[in-house]
Amino acid sequence: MTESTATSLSPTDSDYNSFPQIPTKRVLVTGGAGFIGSHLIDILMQNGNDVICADSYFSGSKENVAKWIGHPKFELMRHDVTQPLLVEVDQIYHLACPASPVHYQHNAIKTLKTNVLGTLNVLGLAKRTGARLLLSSTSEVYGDPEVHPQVEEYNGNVNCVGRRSCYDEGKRCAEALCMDYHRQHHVDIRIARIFNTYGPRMFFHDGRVVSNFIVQALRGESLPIYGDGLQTRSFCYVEDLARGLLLLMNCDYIGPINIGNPVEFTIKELAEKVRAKVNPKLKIEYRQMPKDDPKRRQPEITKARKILGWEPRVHLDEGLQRTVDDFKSRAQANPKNLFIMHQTEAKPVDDDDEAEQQPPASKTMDGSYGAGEGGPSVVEAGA
Ligand SMILES: O=c1ccn([C@@H]2O[C@H](COP(=O)(O)OP(=O)(O)O[C@H]3OC[C@@H](O)[C@H](O)[C@H]3O)[C@@H](O)[C@H]2O)c(=O)[nH]1
Repeated sequence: MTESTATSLSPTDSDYNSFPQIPTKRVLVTGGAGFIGSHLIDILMQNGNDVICADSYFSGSKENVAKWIGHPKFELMRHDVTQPLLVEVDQIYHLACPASPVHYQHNAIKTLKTNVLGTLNVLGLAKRTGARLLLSSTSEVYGDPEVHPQVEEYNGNVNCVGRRSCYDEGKRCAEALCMDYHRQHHVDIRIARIFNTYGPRMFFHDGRVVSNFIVQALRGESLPIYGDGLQTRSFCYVEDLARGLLLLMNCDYIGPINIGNPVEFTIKELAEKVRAKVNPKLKIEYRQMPKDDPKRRQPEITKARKILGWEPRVHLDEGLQRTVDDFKSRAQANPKNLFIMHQTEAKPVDDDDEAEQQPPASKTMDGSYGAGEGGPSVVEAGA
């Protein structure tokens, strides 16, 4: 493909996400119909790239990319990355993998296959085509960290036989594969360690804390805090995150870079913020803490600042407001959305292939939203 200067194509294009200095490319996004993938595709399309979106729809949705269907520079394919993919591209964003603990533990073996076989497949593709590959890794490679904030040089504290290991060890293996393909076969790789991300388009049944709090609040029900709520996370608005991925892909640095918002909050503080935005009268409900839940998490982003010139721009208050507004408008458009069941803990499945195409909590029901089957029990109630 001839490289040309990026042109604006989107009805929603803005200076915020325009990258006129980056030449356009043929880009594959695995997991492109997912939460982060679809926001990244918006920026890639706004900047004039040819985009192939590959998704198995396990934790993605066609709706997320519907506005690009029919665009001459956009192609959508149902594809599971555990199978090889033959396309000709210049860049590959490898995002395919369920990211919510509820979803990735639902079929742990499938999650491992996605991270290991899926990454091998896209590395093979990158090797054959000479494409640059960006792996979406995670802050979970640091496990329950003993170093705070987390610097890229920290090797982590992961329970390799725990319920989270399908994801955190899977991503650690994916990082190792990328580095070895780089050292052995000179594949051009980038590694983004993505910290907690939130924003519009999160599923109602996503199961992560921001969406759980917002959905419960919109239902007028109490907000479920696991543990004492003093554990911390640092929440990055999804558009900031997607912009960081684009800058990382187009820089020269090879090796992991943390992409996340360095402002740390307790989960209790997050609950207070959601309550203040939706309904200050809501109660808070304390539930059992899931095993191996990291106690503190905050990215050290000096590398991202220096190498990419990147840092988040959207404060949690502003980002939460946009996210609440998005959930409200989707709930208004289809009130059933608020009654989509989610599970707070994954139910194990015996046969790893049996549930491959089934997201863990996609059926709608009337009324029994909340802990769901097998969810943590309530140990204390009251605001
Ligand atoms: O309803 C809830 C959900 C979650 N929580 C708590 O809120 C904190 C954050 O939980 P989430 O499920 O949102 O996300 P986690 O931080 O556990 O994992 C995330 O880490 C970073 C990313 O790579 C992934 O998106 C995801 O694995 C945890 O301490 C969790 O126990 C609640 O208190 N209530």
